[in-house]
Amino acid sequence: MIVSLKNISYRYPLEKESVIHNVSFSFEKGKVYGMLGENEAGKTSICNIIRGFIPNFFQGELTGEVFIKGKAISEYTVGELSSIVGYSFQNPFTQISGVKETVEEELAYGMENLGVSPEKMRRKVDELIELFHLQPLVNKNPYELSGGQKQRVALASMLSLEPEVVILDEPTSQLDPKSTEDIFEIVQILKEQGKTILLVEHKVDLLAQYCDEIFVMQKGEIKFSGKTEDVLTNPEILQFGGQLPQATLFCLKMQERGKQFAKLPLSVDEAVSVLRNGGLA
Ligand SMILES: Nc1ncnc2c1ncn2[C@@H]1O[C@H](COP(=O)(O)OP(=O)(O)OP(=O)(O)O)[C@@H](O)[C@H]1O
Repeated sequence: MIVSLKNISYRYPLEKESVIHNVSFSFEKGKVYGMLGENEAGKTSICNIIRGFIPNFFQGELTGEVFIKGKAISEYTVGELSSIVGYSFQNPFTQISGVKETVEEELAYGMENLGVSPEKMRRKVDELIELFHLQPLVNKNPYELSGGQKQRVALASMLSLEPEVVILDEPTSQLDPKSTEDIFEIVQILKEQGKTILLVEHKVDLLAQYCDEIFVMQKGEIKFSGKTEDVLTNPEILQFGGQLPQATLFCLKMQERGKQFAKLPLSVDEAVSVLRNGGLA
């Protein structure tokens, strides 16, 4: 397991109540995990625990154990951790370094800080420009970009350090449908590269399409976890802050009106094929 959390509970400094309660899960290398849950469920806190930001920056009270690649997270330096676990924020604005004047320089910034050789840096920057379609933007100031462009640059910068685990915390919450599609294209590429990905995202239809497994969190606890096709077709998740894909919801409504399904479908294509077969396939 590349990431393991065992019985994690956490209380922020100066707060009376814990916000994470006895959470345990593991990530298998190369799989894509989706995390769903209403606001304040504790999703970002969990991300911050996996990347060591809690307790390195937010102290408070953390109990339980976190292992990254089989080693206790406390045995890694901050630098070592940041090159294994990459994290992308909800708001790309906060992720732009603010000290570089062009997109190209921004892409090299993280590598510069880690002392990567100029040749390797050049190769990596070129690769990222190509992968993220950034050619038209290379000489622009990162602050002059649109939200979607900023998010692409922020993601590319994070990936310059070649993390094995990639955490995307609501990467599309401020993006229009086209930019959202661009980000998910990148998720697909990362998936093909064998990265282990945690995707915190409210767009459940996209989670259904890309994730191997899903967690549903509520009030600091994991209420459901398992294979995407099992969790996202389980109407019980609706009572715990989870959502169902549109096609699943549609078939659930039909089921409530008497149509029978052996198993609720996860996507529109699946729904069409099940309905063509009369519903019970
Ligand atoms: N720095 C902090 N200090 C104190 N409490 C915090 C801090 N950050 C988050 N919290 C609290 O921890 C709880 C979980 O917040 P968290 O941001 O992890 O949830 P979330 O599921 O990511 O929410 P959202 O979807 O709104 O981003 C909330 O009650 C929040 O108010």
